[in-house]
Formats: sequence, structure tokens, C-alpha cells
Amino acid sequence: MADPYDEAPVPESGRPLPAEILALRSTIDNIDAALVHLLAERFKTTQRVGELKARGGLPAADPQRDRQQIERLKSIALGAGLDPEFAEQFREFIVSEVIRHHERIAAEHAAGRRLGELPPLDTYS
Ligand SMILES: C=C(O[C@@H]1C=C(C(=O)O)C=C[C@H]1O)C(=O)O
Repeated sequence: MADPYDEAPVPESGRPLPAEILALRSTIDNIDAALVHLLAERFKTTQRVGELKARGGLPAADPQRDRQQIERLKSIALGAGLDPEFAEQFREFIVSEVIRHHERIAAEHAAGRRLGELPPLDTYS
């Protein structure tokens, strides 16, 4: 049977890495790439929400929606074996950035820099 320490690159510590860690890292890299793509799509979508809110004079934050999302995500996290508190903090990290964007969009709108036609939402581009 092949020695799992064979052919593994030697890291700075001088201790060789088991081949299984290298395989796991490859999966981690794929997951990280997927997360970045998902976040990019989410921010494109929330950008459009921010533009529509600014045009309609709606506030950046929606506390009722926030409460619903938190309950929903915590319940999903529990079922998935993820710490619900972590899920809530992760959501908060993202949404606070979304609200910052919305406030900037609203300020630009108020300053007259976003007047004119809004393009149709295209979540696939
Ligand atoms: C995107 C919205 O605006 C804010 C950002 C949210 C989000 O990123 O999920 C949710 C609610 C709002 O606080 C929205 O109202 O849907």
C-alpha cells in the first residue's frame, strides 16, 4: 500500500503533509471559489435592490426582513450542522456591507448622479 507521506511537498515546518490533506485542500479551494462566485452574484442582486430602494425613497435597512432572514438561516444552519450563531454573524457581516452600499447609492441618487433609466436586472451576466 502506498505511503500517504510519499510525494507530499514539504512545508516550511519541515514536516511532510499527508496526501489526504492535499486532496482536502483541493476541495477547500473549490468551495472557496464557489463562495466567491455566490457572493459576487448576491452583491449584484442587492445592488439592484439598493437602486430600486433609492428610486422609491425606501430606507436602506429593512429590520423586518432582517429578522425573518436570521430566523430562517439559523434554522437552516442547525439542520446542516453549522453553528447557528456563526451563521448569524456571517449574515450580519455581509448585510452590513450591503447596507453601506445602499446608503451610498441613496446618497448618489439624492445628489442626482443616478437619474435616468435603470437597466433591466440580469442576474446571469
Ligand atoms: C437587500 C435588501 O436590503 C437590506 C439587505 C439585506 C440583504 O443583504 O439580504 C436584507 C435586508 C435589508 O436590510 C432587501 O431589503 O432585500
